Amino acid sequence: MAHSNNKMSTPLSPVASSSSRRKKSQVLKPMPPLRIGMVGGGTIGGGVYELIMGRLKEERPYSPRSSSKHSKQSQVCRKRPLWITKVCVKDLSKPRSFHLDEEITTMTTNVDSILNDPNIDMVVEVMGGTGLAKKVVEEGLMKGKMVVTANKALLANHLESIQGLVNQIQEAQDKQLLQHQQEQQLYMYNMPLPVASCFGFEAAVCAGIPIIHTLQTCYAGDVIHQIQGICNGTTNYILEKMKNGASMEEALLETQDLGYAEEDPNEDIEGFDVRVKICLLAKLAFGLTVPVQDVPCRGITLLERIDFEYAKVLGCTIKLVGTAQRLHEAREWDGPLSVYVSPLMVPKDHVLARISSHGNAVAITSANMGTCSYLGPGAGRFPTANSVVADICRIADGQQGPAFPIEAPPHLELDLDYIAIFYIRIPFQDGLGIIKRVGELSEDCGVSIHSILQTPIMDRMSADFCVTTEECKVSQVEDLCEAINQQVDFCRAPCVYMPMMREIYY
Ligand SMILES: NC(=O)c1ccc[n+]([C@@H]2O[C@H](COP(=O)([O-])OP(=O)(O)OC[C@H]3O[C@@H](n4cnc5c(N)ncnc54)[C@H](O)[C@@H]3O)[C@@H](O)[C@H]2O)c1
Ligand SMILES: N[C@@H](CCO)C(=O)O
Repeated sequence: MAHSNNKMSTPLSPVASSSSRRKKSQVLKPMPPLRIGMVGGGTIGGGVYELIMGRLKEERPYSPRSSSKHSKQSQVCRKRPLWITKVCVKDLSKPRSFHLDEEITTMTTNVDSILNDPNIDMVVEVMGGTGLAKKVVEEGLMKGKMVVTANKALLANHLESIQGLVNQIQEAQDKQLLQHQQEQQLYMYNMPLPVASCFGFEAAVCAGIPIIHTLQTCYAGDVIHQIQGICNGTTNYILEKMKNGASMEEALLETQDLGYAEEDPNEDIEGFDVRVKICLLAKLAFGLTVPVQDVPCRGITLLERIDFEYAKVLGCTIKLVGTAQRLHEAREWDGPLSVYVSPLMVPKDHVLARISSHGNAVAITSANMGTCSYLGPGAGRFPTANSVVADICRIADGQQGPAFPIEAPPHLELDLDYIAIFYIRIPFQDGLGIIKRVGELSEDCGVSIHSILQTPIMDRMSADFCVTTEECKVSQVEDLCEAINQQVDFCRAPCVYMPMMREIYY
């Protein structure tokens, strides 16, 4: 059928608008494939490989790849075919969970064969760790390649140097474009148009939830006050199981079988994984680089079944949450920036309380929008790979905005002695005057008690009561717990404390 008779063609289609005027030899050639070198061929690397090189063909009968005469050109990306031409792994003999297209892809154990290959346009780092991965990302950028990474630990721990590099490249590109525009006299004003970024890290936080892109683009005209996120699927899964009576050890084993947990599960249960993620979110929301090691971090290891019982009495459930907020003592949202990770008592009708299994969620409170929540799968092969592939496509299409779009206001300070209302559980052996003594120590520490709860004592040697406090600083609660542990004879184990979410702020 002649193109001019094709009623489906739009005026904008290059075929319809120009083919009739163009001689056969002038027909536009398809864009050459974007060549990708991927470092890491494990859970996520395998997923990325399948989405780009195979899964479309297998699962979608209408895939352009299967019907195209360019049978090797995956059309995951709108403008350019994507080819993964090299995959670097540690052990070549290890069986892979993806089907290798040997006509296009070679396997290697040498990252330099990717970094030094002039035919490779983009490096995708999905190996993890902060050693070799740092070299891969930084050298990739320095060698002028586009870079996509899923590596939260690398980013949070080396944010300054990676941001410096990305900014440097961006400035050089801006300069080049400005020069071009001036030479071509394209614009009256010397304002360079922003060049698309060459760097993406969507998968680094909350896996499948597009939270990085959202923060990079959608709050441009807004002011963010607070971010609270369930950013770790493993602990969310464990807490749900513990609430229903399972032990932490049993639940952790399940998450390991499901492939959600980190290689060292302490990263999950001690809250360290959430810590790097909330630092990245804080960077995008408030512009400040937060030193990861300084951020107060409490995991879920001290929690016991009784905490879930008291949570129920309080109309709450317990979630491990990363918080970054600019809450002022006067309850204004213009205070210093506080960042912390802790189990949190969340009212059971709050959106974060409803996140089940290995799900993740991020609630962002801002001046224009109130609170918006973003929910989705926070771990797993295809959700994470989807975010990696989204970065690849945005960068390949020239649509990736600046990686770190905002700078911190000049006087923004970091205050890690955060304020909240708190739940404190005091494990005790029964005796006279315990509550009175705890009351006196609270007064000494300047902590005002809001409520006292005690379920009927079943075992006099092993009981617990809890208090909730008025708003105070975490250092005051730490002092109080320390004083109780040291000075109250009946205290049988360290006190357990956690902040409580206060809906009044919303
Ligand atoms: N698994 C998830 O759900 C998830 C979610 C979000 C982000 N991430 C991030 O994605 C990245 C990859 O995670 P994964 O679960 O695929 O890990 P994985 O352990 O399954 O895979 C790692 C891969 O890297 C390769 N590798 C490791 N060291 C290497 C070396 N020195 N030289 C060459 N290759 C090497 C391994 O051979 C393996 O193929 C990590 O940064 C992780 O934090 C994972
Ligand atoms: N261990 C992490 C993987 C995703 O970063 C989690 O459970 O969320």
